[in-house]
Amino acid sequence: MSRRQGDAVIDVTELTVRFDDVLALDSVSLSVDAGEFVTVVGPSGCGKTTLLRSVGGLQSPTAGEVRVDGDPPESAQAAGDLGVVFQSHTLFPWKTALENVTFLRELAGRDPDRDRARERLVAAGLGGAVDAYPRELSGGMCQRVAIVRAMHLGASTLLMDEPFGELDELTRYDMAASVLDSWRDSDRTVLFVTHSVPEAVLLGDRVIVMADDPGRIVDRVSVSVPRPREEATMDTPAFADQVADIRRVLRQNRTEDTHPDR
Ligand SMILES: Nc1ncnc2c1ncn2[C@@H]1O[C@H](COP(=O)(O)OP(=O)(O)OP(=O)(O)O)[C@@H](O)[C@H]1O
Repeated sequence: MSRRQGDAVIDVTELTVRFDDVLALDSVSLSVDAGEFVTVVGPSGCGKTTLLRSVGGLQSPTAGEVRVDGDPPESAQAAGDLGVVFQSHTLFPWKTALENVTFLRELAGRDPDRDRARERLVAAGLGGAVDAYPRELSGGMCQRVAIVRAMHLGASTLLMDEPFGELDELTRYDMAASVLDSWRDSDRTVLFVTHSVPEAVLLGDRVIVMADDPGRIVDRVSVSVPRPREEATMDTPAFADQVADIRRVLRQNRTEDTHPDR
């Protein structure tokens, strides 16, 4: 399907998801345009993963509706138009790193393009791990393979849930830069969940700010920091101001700490 910049690709309308007595999402509406990079921040348990899983067709709504390219998300998923990276990597244990990266393309009926897959792994610092199995790799390396796999799939929409959670700080920045490069070179739409406000501002065109109990959107911030953004961008006053503004919104909406484990 051909898209134009500005067309809504992800449309979430009054989405409510309830798990027994937990209102994980309370009437959440969100529209993401073609080519947009939207980041989602919020406290633990505010429904970020539930939102992403709903957009990925992995969680049924209690009420409301999700559309991807105008269709239920399951259609986009089946057509290989949705790439998904979760907090834990979900690699196939019986396949090597390279085979993991090419396999989703094969499943989607596309040329596996092993040469390009190998290049991507090398660029992600995994040149020595191309033929290794997940059990031979660290958690962070597996996570990087999963990110490379999602980018190699070539899906027009990418859903990423804390994809850098297991990475050390420098690798985290390197992977963020490579996701940004790959996004800039394509017309890909990205919905990206993170706990890190600086990461949300570094990556996003817009930052969706959520609060918990019940899970809901409390602010939508257009990021005014110009692109291209790189490591040094994080040292600029404009960047610091935007991060501070979002942290203020998070603090204002923080629920009273009634849970001893929080
Ligand atoms: N399958 C489930 N069954 C019951 N409760 C669930 C289920 N999935 C999520 N929840 C609850 O729904 C709420 C939102 O969870 P969710 O994982 O979406 O939050 P989150 O913002 O992604 O959290 P985190 O940042 O810690 O990953 C939480 O209270 C969680 O305990």
